[in-house]
Amino acid sequence: MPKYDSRNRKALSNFSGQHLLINKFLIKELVDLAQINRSDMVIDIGAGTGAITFPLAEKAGTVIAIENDPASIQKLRSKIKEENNIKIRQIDVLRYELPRSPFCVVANIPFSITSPIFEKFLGDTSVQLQRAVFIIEKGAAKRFTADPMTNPVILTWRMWYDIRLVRTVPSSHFSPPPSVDSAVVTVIRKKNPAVPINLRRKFIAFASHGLRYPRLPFYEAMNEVFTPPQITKLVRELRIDRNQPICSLNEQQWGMLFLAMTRHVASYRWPKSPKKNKRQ
Ligand SMILES: C[S@@+](CC[C@H](N)C(=O)[O-])C[C@H]1O[C@@H](n2cnc3c(N)ncnc32)[C@H](O)[C@@H]1O
Repeated sequence: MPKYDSRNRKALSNFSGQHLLINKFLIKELVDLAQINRSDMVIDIGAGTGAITFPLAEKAGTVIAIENDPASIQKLRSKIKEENNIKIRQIDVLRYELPRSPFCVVANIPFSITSPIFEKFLGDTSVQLQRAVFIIEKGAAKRFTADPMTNPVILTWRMWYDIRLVRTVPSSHFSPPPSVDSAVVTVIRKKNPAVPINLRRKFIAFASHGLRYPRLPFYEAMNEVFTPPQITKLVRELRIDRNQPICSLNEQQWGMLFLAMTRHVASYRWPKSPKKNKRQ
């Protein structure tokens, strides 16, 4: 996952990443995939001059268009008629305070801050994101949907959201064309996540410990948390091989493992939360 330095946020945010969408069929596809209707509040992250904002506004209850480039904001405002359901916010999306009520996202985001955007929208228990359709760099889309999953941050997003790579998008759909391939990714909040959302912080500590060496055999990766008899029982319940790499577990198995820890392991043995990594 690309590292993001919060101290350089201003510098990164000033990198415009303005690859505007010019394919109307793709824009319609994004709005259709998100299944937007009049009861939805939808955020367009990096609205640019409104390529997605306006088609969204035809379907949604409210559209919040977030953009930090003053010139784009000016163009966006000039296109808006008096009566409308579009709220424009001129702000760095990473500083924007998200709505307290449920909302969706449809956006062609600035690629340079993809991971910080995902962490902001998918990585916070208080955030009410229900579903989203993103255009992101194809490499990031592959990392976020990878199997086996070796990254505890991405695994934690996936515990509460289904992330799917729908398809790749050719550069010719943008102006100017980006130098990297892009992809459409859908994100849907899970109705029945394996772990309750209030345990998210404890889960990420557990996943970070478990995936410290992602290729470690299961029994070795977990031997500081569970006793040997508990590991034998877990291997049976999870229907896994004790020698299989810990990174090969799916989200359901991670959930079962984590809940087994909360029920059967004294809390002093639970992995501690990693110190906040300012460079995440
Ligand atoms: C890939 S363009 C997409 C523009 C438009 N949505 C489209 O599809 O044509 C990304 C947009 O995000 C804006 N942007 C870049 N960094 C931003 C940030 N930190 N906060 C808000 N907007 C940002 C850029 O100015 C640019 O307009």
